[in-house]
Parts: sequence; C-alpha cells; structure tokens
Amino acid sequence: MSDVYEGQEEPELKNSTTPSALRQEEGSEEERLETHVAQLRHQIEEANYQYYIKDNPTLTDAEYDQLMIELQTIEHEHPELQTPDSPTQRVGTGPVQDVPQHRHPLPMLSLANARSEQELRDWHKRAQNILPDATFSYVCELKIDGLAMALTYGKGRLQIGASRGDGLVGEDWTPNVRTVRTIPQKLRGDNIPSKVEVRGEIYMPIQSFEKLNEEMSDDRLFANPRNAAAGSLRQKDPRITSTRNLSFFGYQIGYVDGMRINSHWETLELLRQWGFPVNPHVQQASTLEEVMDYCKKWEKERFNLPYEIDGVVIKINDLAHQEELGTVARDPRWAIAFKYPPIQVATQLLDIRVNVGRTGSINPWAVLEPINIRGVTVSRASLHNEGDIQRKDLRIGDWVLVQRAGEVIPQVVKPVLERRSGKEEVYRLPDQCPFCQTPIIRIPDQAMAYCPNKECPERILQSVIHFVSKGAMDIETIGEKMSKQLVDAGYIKSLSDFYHLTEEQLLALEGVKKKSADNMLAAIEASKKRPFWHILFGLNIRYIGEKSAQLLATAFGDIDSLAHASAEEIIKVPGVGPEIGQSVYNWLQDTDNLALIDRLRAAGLTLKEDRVEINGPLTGQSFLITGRLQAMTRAAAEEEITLLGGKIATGVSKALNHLIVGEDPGSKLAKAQKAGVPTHDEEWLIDLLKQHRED
Ligand SMILES: NC(=O)c1ccc[n+]([C@@H]2O[C@H](COP(=O)([O-])OP(=O)(O)OC[C@H]3O[C@@H](n4cnc5c(N)ncnc54)[C@H](O)[C@@H]3O)[C@@H](O)[C@H]2O)c1
Ligand SMILES: [Zn+2]
Repeated sequence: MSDVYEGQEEPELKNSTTPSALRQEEGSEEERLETHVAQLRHQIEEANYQYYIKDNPTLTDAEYDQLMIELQTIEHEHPELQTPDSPTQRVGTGPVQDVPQHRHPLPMLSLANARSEQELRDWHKRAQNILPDATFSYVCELKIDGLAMALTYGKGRLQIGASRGDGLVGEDWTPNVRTVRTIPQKLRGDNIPSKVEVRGEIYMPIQSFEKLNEEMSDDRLFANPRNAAAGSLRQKDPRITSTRNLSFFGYQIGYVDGMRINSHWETLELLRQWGFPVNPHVQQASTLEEVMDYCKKWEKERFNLPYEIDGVVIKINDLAHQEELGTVARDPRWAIAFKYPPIQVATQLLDIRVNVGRTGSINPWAVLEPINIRGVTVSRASLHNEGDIQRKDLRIGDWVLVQRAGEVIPQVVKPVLERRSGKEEVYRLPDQCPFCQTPIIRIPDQAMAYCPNKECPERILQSVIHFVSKGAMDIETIGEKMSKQLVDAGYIKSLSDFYHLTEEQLLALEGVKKKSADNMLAAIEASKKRPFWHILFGLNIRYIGEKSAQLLATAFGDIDSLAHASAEEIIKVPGVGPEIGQSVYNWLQDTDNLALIDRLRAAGLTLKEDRVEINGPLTGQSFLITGRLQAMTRAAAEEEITLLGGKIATGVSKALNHLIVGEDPGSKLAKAQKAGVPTHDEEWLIDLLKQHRED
C-alpha cells in the first residue's frame, strides 16, 4: 500500500481522553481539550479530503476510525464542544469545484458502526426502546467496499448519476456512470415509476483492481479496490472510466413517485425486476441471533468473494419502522454497519531482498517471520520500491504490521515504532543487480530502479514466464518450471527462440517424454495465431497490461503503424495516457526490440489486428454508427464492437449489416434506408453488447 502516509505526518493517536494525558499540556483543562478537539477535527478533515477527493488515503481505515471514535467520545462527554460542522455530524466531504454538482433530494447518509456483538445488541436495544411494541425483522447485506451512487431515472431512463459528496450535495458524474456496464440505461419491466432514485455501490472487482495496479506506475498505485473504484469513476474523461471494469450493486431506493413499497426486502425485489444487479448474498433474518450468524459467516467467507467487503449492513426491514426510527446526525437509526476488524497482524521483518521483474524492475520484498493471517501462512510480502520503504521507514529487524485483504498480496503497512530496540538496520537497495551484477539504474522522478541488462538471466526468465502465460501467448503446456528449464538450457535467450525449438532439444531436457515434447511444439505452433494484442501484451513492455495492449492494437491496427507513431500519437489513444504511451514509444525506439519484432514476424506471428481473427460473437458482422450516442461515446462503442469480433465499416453499402442511429443522424441514415440496410437505435446496440459481453 504505497500511498499510505505519503506526505503526511503521523497522526498522534490517543485512545482516551484521560485527564492525565492532557494535564501535561499548557493552559486550562478546557482550553487544552478544545485545542485537542480542533486538532482531531483538522486531522479528520484532512484525511477526508485525501480519501474522498484525492482517492488517495493517507491513513489506514483503522487509524481514521480511531480518530473518529476519539472525537465522538469527547463530543459525547462534552456536548458543549460539539459543533454542527464537526466531522462527526457530516458524511464525506463536499464536491470538488470543477465537477457539476447535484443536490440530493433526500440526504445520502452514512452508517453507524458496530464492532462487536455487544455494540450490535446496543443498537438493537436503542431501536427497540424507541419502538417498544414493534417486532423487527431484518435484512442482512454485505457491505461492499466501493462508493455510494444515486441514480435518477425519469420515465425509466437514466438521467443522473451522482456521488454522495457531503451527503447533501454530490458530484454529477453521469457520463462516467453510463459507462458502467451493469448499470441499466433503461429500467426493465412494466412497473416503472415516472421518477425514481436508486442507490447502490459502484465497486471494482479485486481481479480488475490487481490488473489495474499492474498497469499503473508504482508511485500511482491504488491503495485498495475502493480507491481504485473512486479514482476510476472520478475521471475527467469518461472513456477512461469505461476501460476500468467497474460494477454496481443496487441496495436502496432514495425516493420514488407514486409507488408504495412496504419493506426493504420488497425494494431489493423491485431493483432486481428493473434490471439492477442486487447482491446474491442478501438475506432476511427474523432474530438478532440470525443476524449474528450472518455476520460471523461472512467474516470468514468474505475472502472467497471476488470483491472486497468491509463488513455487513443490517437494516430493519419494515419501511414504516424505518420512518419512525428516523436518523441521528449522519446515521439512520434503522441500519447499522457491522464492521470487520482490519486484517493486520504484527510480525518481524527479518530481511529485505530483491527480485527482478520481467521489465527489469528491481522489486524489493520482505522476508517475514512466518505468521498466520486469516488461515494463510505469510512469510513474504511485496515492498514495491525503495521509496516506499523509506517513506514507511521500514528497517530490518522491525516489528511490522502486515495485512492481507481479499486475494491481494500481503502488504507491509508500517513499522510498530513502539517496539523498536535500536538495533534495527536502515535498508539500502544494492548497487548491482543480484542476478547479473550489472549496476542498477534509477530513472529521475520515478520511484523504481531497474536492471538495464537485457541479457540478465532473471529478467529473461521472468519475461519468458510472462510470454507463455494465459493473457499473452497462452502456451499452456509450458509453465514456470519448464520456462526455467528452457532458459537454463540456453534454448531461450530471446522470446523468438520459442519458434525455433526442436523436438530433439526438448527431449534432451530432464523429464520430457515424446508426448509432452509434441504437445509443447503444437502449443507453440498454435500460439502463432494469437491476435496482435496478446503478442503486444506478451512483449514485456513496461506498464503495458492487457487493456492497454487491446487499446493500442485497436487504435493502430498493426505493429508497423505503432512503431512509426510519435509518442504524442500513442499518448492520445483514449485510455492510454502519458506513462504507458511514452513507455511503448521508448520500447519501439530500441533496435534490439525492433529486431525481436522482425524475428517474430519471420516466425509467422500475426503482428496486426486481423479483425476476422478476433473470434467473437459478432465476427462476420459489420456495423456503422451515425449521429450522437447517449450512453457511450462513439469510440467506446466501436471499440467494444471490435473487441467482440465485429467490424466497423467505412461507409454505407449493401454489404453493411447494421447501421446504428443516434441523435441527429447524418446522411448515412437515408443512404442505408435506400440500400435496405437494417437500422437500429442505441438501445438495440446496448442490449446486443450486454448480451455478448463476457464479464
Ligand atoms: N483512511 C482514511 O483516511 C479514511 C478517510 C475517510 C473515510 N475512511 C473510511 O470510510 C469510513 C466512513 O465512510 P462512510 O461515511 O462512507 O461510512 P461507511 O463506509 O462506514 O458506511 C456507509 C457506506 O456504506 C456503503 N455501503 C456498502 N454496502 C452497502 C449496503 N448494502 N447498504 C448500504 N450502504 C452500503 C455506502 O457507500 C455507504 O455510503 C470510515 O469508517 C473509514 O473506514 C477512511
Ligand atoms: Zn540483472
């Protein structure tokens, strides 16, 4: 988690307001308390800004929560210190200036937290005291770790998608929200109100988060899927949002015109009918014991989910009860979040070592005293880069907090300063690559260090392992072990050597029989037909992930056009950006790399976007778009059609299969009608794409 603490001072953590802690300071007791409260508020405001506006938290959630609890406790004990603008009274933080604002017709609230069974019981007791005669039933939901959105539909069509902001005024992100594929543009069914506001969570699946971070430069890594989701949604260019694989779960109706809904469970059912994804694990409960069981069950099972949750939300089912219970400050009384403890454990940092990545990056990693975190023994963790180690001030011998969230690789969060003995050693990156002894280079303004030696054995091995992997050349029969055997035997010095391997060579390797040698050769042969973008991805160009490889392949069509493009032209491709663009450009300026491309071409690889070869559900069909689309940009629509195998025609002819007609269509419409080409509206296209999208 490289972003934690960046540029921030360590917050002073105090757990209680014991007078002894305060007495040591100057001034009267009240003054000291006031100053302390002001400090807390300032720290929380600052953390809110970094978290909600910059999508780049400077505290861990646990640290933030601790500050908040402290402030709440003081305000509770000293009501005279409470102010209406205290962070305890408001959610989130106001919208940023240059984004259109959206005033929520009904405030978007936060949730009170329970961290133990007792706190859950206390919540229940408070509700029961207000409504002594009521028999409550509950709905239990997973607390998806994303960002809350309010989606306004008029006559069944999506009109506004807004973030929560400070609960009263949010940011209007409608064009970006439209790119989230699981959010319906149009409600389904015939039970559709004239106006309705649907609330839910936009989130990023863990897998997409990890992929995205692979493509980000190391000093811009997202701390967690929540920040990645927020950062991806809050983009000036919706085209970037559209590449980020965001998803959505609906969980509430903010308001609705002319429709009577009696329970929260009914709400969820309606949302499903209208076409919203509703989390499949929602469950009804009739007793608090059942609620507890649900909380316990998901505390364990949450690690098997493809997205992150940070707790469970419990809502009182009956909407009449909800209304009577109302809200207090920023939280409804009828709901509570049962939060899971952070998955951080302390252990000792025994050593720091480095490995070399497939692009030559020097990657330090932590050797840890083995420790069990949620059922998995962790003995090593990634440390990203030297800058990150310095920022966190990690020293060899330190006790450190390690966390493992979801499938995410274990991370060293920070040292436990209180446990320092003074014998800890400050770490410095070696001056030479430990695998080939070449002096390491550092690129100015980048946190990363690299082994520049293209013949570095470790770098070659890692690049080979990547080349044969699934998203790249998909040479299934060659795994990591075989890759190492091939490199060690000296057969593979360059990626193109794969295409000159002989059966004889393979049979000479330990444990290789004729059958497996034949299988390997067949798989290598088959890989020649891999579409261009997979090859581009397989070439181990710094920052190029699957998505950017697809974007580049679609934009340039073939390797020669890409190699002749200027850095500016590459950067201009929507979703690519300066870092990736510059990296691709630099890579293609290198004569060794160009020679590799020539050898791959000579071996028979397809280094162009052969559209017929994208064997997708739309293969063999041609499309043309005229007029303005509402839900997505034309470029995004064309890109998706292409990725599904469809072809974008250059003009109207009898051979054209589909003309998509947006708003204010041009002359193509008349031409198409004359030529008898089928025409469709945008919704038809959206349905078609939706139908064929593999998740
Ligand atoms: N690290 C930091 O610096 C920092 C700063 C600010 C906030 N935070 C984190 O954010 C929390 C406070 O944020 P918050 O005000 O969004 O409160 P919250 O996250 O505790 O709970 C409210 C939110 O839960 C979400 N949610 C997910 N699933 C839901 C469901 N099924 N039903 C209803 N809501 C659901 C919604 O987005 C809603 O807005 C803190 O406890 C802290 O963990 C951290
Ligand atoms: Zn090296």
